[in-house]
Amino acid sequence: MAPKVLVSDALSETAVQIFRDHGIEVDFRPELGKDKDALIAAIGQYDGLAIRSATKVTEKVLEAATNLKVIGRAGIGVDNVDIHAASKKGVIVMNTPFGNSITTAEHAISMMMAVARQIPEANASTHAGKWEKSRFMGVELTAKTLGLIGCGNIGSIVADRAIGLKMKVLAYDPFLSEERADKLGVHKVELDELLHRADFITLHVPMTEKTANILSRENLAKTKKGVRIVNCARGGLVDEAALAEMLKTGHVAGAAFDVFAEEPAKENVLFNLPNVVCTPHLGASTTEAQENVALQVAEQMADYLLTGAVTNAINMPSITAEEAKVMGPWIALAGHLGSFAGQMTDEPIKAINILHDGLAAGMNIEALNCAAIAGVLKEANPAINMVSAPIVAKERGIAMSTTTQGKSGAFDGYIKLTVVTEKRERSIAGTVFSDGKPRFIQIKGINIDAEIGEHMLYTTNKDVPGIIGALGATMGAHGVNIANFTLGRTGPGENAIAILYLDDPIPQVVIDELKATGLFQQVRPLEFEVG
Ligand SMILES: NC(=O)C1=CN([C@@H]2O[C@H](COP(=O)(O)OP(=O)(O)OC[C@H]3O[C@@H](n4cnc5c(N)ncnc54)[C@H](O)[C@@H]3O)[C@@H](O)[C@H]2O)C=CC1
Ligand SMILES: O=C(O)C(=O)COP(=O)(O)O
Repeated sequence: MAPKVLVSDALSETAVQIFRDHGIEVDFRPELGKDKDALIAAIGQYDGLAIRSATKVTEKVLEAATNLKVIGRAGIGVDNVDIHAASKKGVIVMNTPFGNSITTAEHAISMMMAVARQIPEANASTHAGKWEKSRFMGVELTAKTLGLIGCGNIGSIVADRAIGLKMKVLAYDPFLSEERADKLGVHKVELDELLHRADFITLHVPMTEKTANILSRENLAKTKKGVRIVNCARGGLVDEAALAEMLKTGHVAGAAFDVFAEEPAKENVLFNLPNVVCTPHLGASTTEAQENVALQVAEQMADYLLTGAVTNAINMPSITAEEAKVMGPWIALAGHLGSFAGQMTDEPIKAINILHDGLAAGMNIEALNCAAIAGVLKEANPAINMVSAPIVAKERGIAMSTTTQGKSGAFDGYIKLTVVTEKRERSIAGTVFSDGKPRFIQIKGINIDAEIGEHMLYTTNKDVPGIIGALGATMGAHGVNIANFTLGRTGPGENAIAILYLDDPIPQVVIDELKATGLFQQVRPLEFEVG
């Protein structure tokens, strides 16, 4: 069945066309972004959700999103998505990190110019026939100091344009290297220095726990008298009430805000103050940017839904379409190894250690690890997938370790998974043969060549005569057909394992009878999802 996508925000129609071109069913319902209850009522039938900033993807929405696999943000900020809740549910969240950055930087520059010359008020006054030439005295930008809070994609473009306007640019960004700052022609400073020196301050940080209220009342008080503040990043980065007071006292000479603590902003303390320029979150609203982000998000979501390729995901390592093709069987293998260990483990897991050898070590290890962990944890909760597994493992206090090594044995590469509990360590290794089929190659240190079947029975025993007879007789007595089997042992009379492949899940009575023979240390039915 074709995947279904809901567009619940005002994305360019290009997105709709791209989904359709990929054979994806799409409903374009931008009104749902503004109607939480209607969104909750509708979301259950969709595999994908494409949004901008109006749609709030809360835990409640995600609870109702029983089929959802991917949320695509046609834009940059994902603060309107509960990423933690999405991850826990196994829903990938992607954005388009560059598609609207030039447009947003241009908006910040426009806002800076508008506030420097009071253009909106002058415009309104002129339209009203007042011709108040002497009322609107502005300031020049040339030779003024611009302080950037955040110098990532958008901040750097703003810096470039501001340098073109002959401004001096300071940047406060703990993650900006000195080399990058030099290359951009900006001077990297601490926040206090920026606050003391800047004539204009623009914000270009994401909204996070750390950046929230970064221009607090206290920090605003450290600014230079006559400063002008531009916020085209996110509402909530600036204490709006404190700013309003400082505008009234004249300490702050002007402010230009595109974003507000509460949106849509129908009321705000900054509204109707002199020399405050406001736009309704228009930073990304140009034809070019909206085409870019719509096209990109639709391609990314379609790729994921149709091929498993992961691009620009916030909560999952990226997997290119090429990788998805090559790695498909390896991801399946990692999942099967995890699933084997998960089905064998009845006690709390303390650690999961994963070794990648040869070919596997050269792959996207993070993705393989996510698949392996998901396999382990799925036993306890089938809803866990590659996205949610690392979070769930962390929440459960499971320590993770990964080792990589060059080709060390007979196989071009293999993955070995070890699950550590209070009582024991359990290891299983597997590889993918040239036929593209994942196989288990070592269990409990015993070499084996076992394809992965849907219904399997795993037994361990001492290598003594009569084992195969006992298995065959018990199965036969209950009409259970053995499709195939494979054996392994450390040596004659030593530890041995048997894997039987069955057409159907094995009845409990057969397991009980096999256990009652006293011949086996372990008798475990194993079920695998084979594609
Ligand atoms: N008004 C609008 O329509 C739009 C607003 N935005 C907003 O702009 C924000 C920035 O976008 P990009 O530049 O593309 O993101 P980015 O990730 O490229 O840059 C953000 C920068 O902030 C820095 N940063 C992080 N924490 C910081 C902290 N505590 N103090 C100082 N710097 C810190 C990072 O190191 C990074 O360099 C987005 O997160 C979004 O919220 C983006 C597009 C449109
Ligand atoms: O990309 C971003 O972060 C934006 O804030 C743009 O928001 P929008 O898509 O215009 O609602």
